[in-house]
Amino acid sequence: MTVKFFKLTKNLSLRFKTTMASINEAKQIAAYKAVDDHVKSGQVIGVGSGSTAVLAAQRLAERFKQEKLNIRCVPTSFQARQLIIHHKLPLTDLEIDPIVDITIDGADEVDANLTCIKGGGACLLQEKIVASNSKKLVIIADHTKDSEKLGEKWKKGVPIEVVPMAYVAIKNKIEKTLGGTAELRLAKMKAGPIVTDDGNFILDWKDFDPECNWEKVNNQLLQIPGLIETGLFVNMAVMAYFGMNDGSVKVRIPEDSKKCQGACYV
Ligand SMILES: O=C(CO)[C@H](O)[C@H](O)COP(=O)(O)O
Repeated sequence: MTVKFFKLTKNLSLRFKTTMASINEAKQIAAYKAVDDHVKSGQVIGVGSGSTAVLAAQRLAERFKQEKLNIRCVPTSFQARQLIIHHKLPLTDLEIDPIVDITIDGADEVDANLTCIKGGGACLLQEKIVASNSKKLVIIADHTKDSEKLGEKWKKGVPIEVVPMAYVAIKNKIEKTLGGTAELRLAKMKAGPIVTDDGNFILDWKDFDPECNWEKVNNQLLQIPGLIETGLFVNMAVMAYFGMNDGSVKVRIPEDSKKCQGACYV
């Protein structure tokens, strides 16, 4: 496994020497380092979704102002669009900029090959579209997301976006052919299911076989009519940045790095 550790040289690191970094601090050091390492003037940037991506957008905005960067930002969700607007970053989209230089996004779990589970925030469809049109996908996360095998750490299942009228049929098909259980994700402050940015439902597929071949499973799932997209990001991420407890950042590339072509379809 290729792993590198970086110590922060900023003020934050002084605090980390004496106290354990909180999860939020761990997210922040990973997000800041990824933005500092990868973002350059002249790029089109995919802005990820979730709480770690909020911190990356924050750092992106700082650098945009301080360095007068010439960048354009493609959102991966409603939330990401709001972040771009809030920070007064230049907003673009895939219609204007169909090739993204780099997308920096969070993940719910990342295995040894950088296969990721994404969609904990239900934004997986646009996240995958933007990532698949990016030259590079870089994942940012705290150390609790770093695992050998998917399902080891993330217990909420693989999010799967489905057309609402087909959710029972798809649930039954997944459970019959791949085992486990696929549960309709319910909203917290609304009666009934959560509805994604694109008007669909989410099934969270749990108790899957942790030894399965994720590429095969992903392709199998994508054959089901009405199943729009999965939260399985296979052979897409080129690098993952994990904020650690001691204030360092662990950078991983896929174990089988020959297989990873960065963005799959560009
Ligand atoms: O895939 C996502 C949203 O659909 C997020 O990137 C993922 O859920 C991680 O979120 P957080 O950074 O809040 O832990």
